[in-house]
Amino acid sequence: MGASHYSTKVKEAESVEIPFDMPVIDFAGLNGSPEERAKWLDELDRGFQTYGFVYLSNSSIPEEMVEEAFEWSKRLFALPLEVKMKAKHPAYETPYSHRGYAPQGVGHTVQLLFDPDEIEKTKITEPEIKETFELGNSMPDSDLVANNWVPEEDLPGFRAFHERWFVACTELSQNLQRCLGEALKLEDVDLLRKQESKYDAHISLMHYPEMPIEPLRAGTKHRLNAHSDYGSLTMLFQGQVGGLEVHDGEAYRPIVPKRGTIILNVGDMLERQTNGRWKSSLHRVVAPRDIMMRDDFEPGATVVDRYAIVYFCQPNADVLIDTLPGYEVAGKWKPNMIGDWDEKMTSLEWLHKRYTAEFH
Ligand SMILES: O=C(O)CCC(=O)C(=O)O
Ligand SMILES: [Fe+2]
Repeated sequence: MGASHYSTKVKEAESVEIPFDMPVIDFAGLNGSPEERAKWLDELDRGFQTYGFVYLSNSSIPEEMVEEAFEWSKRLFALPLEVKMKAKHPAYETPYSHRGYAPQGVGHTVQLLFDPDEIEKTKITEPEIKETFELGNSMPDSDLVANNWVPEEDLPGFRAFHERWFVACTELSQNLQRCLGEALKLEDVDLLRKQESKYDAHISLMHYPEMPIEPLRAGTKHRLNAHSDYGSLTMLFQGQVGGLEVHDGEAYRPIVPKRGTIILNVGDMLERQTNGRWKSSLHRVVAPRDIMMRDDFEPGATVVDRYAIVYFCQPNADVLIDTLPGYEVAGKWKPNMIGDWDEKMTSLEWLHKRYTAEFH
C-alpha cells in the first residue's frame, strides 16, 4: 500500500478483481467475555489500521428490521418524482439544511476539492447517477433538526419506521463508540461515545437506478464518486447488489456483500483524531464486480438498481477535532483533513466545509 492513498490521481486507479478480505468482527464477541472482547477489539483495531473497513456480524439490529428498512427505501424511491419533490432537499446552507429528497444532480461527490471552478468541472467529467433521501436525528424529541419528510398520506408509516430505525442505529453506534475507545486503549474509554451525546448523526438512503452498463464499465459515469466519509464512524447497510469498491493505495478492490453483516468504516474525523492510525479510506460505487470484469454484453445492456442505507456517526457540532490523548505520534497513514491539520476545526466546521463542496 503506497503513499498515493491521498493523491488526486487515485480516481484514475483501476478496479481489480480480488476482493478486500477485510475481517468480520463479531458484535456479540465485542460484548462477550473479557477474553473474547480483547480478541475482537484487537481484530477491529487491525482492520481499521489495514483497510479502514471491516464487516460487523451479529449486530444489535434484528435482521428483519434491516430488511424492513430496505423495503421502505424501495417504496420511497418508487414514488412519482413530483411526490418525492414535496420533500425536496433545499439549497445547502448548513449541515442542518442537508435534509430531504435529492434527485439526480443535487449533491455531487468530490474528494477534498474545494475550489468552486474545479468542482464545477467534475460535474461534467465525473457524473454520478443516484438519488438520495437525507435524514438528521429522527428521534421524536430531538431539538436538533427539523427533518424534511414526504407527507404522511403519500407514504404512511415511513416516518414512524425511520424514527425507530434512527434509535436502533444510534444504540448500536453508541455501543460501538465505546468499543472504539477500548480498541484504542484510551484512558477514558467513553470519550468517543460522549463526543456524540447529542446523537447528531446523519442517515442517507441511497438509490442507484438501473442504468446502461457501458458508461459504468468505461468509467465515464459512476454510481457514486470516490470519496472518504466526513464523520467519525460509518455504518453501511448494503443490499445484495455489489459495486462498492475501496482503494487500497494502489487499486480499487470490491467489497463483496455479505448477508447479515454491516460494513463499518472510518471517516475523516476519526482518522484525524487517531492521528492516522485508522484510515479514512477512499471508496466509490461502480457496477458490480462480475459486470466490471466481463466484456461480452449486448449493446444497451443494463445493470439492476442498487440500494444502500448509510448511518454516519458525527461528533457533537462544537467538538474540536484534535489528536486523541496517547496518539501524538503520527500513524503510517497521513491524516485526511489535509491543510487543516493545524487549523483545528470543530466537527460542524469540517462537515460544513465538505458539504459546501458537495452541494456547490
Ligand atoms: O452505496 C454504497 O454502498 C456506498 C455509500 C457511501 O459510500 C456513502 O454514502 O458515503
Ligand atoms: Fe461513503
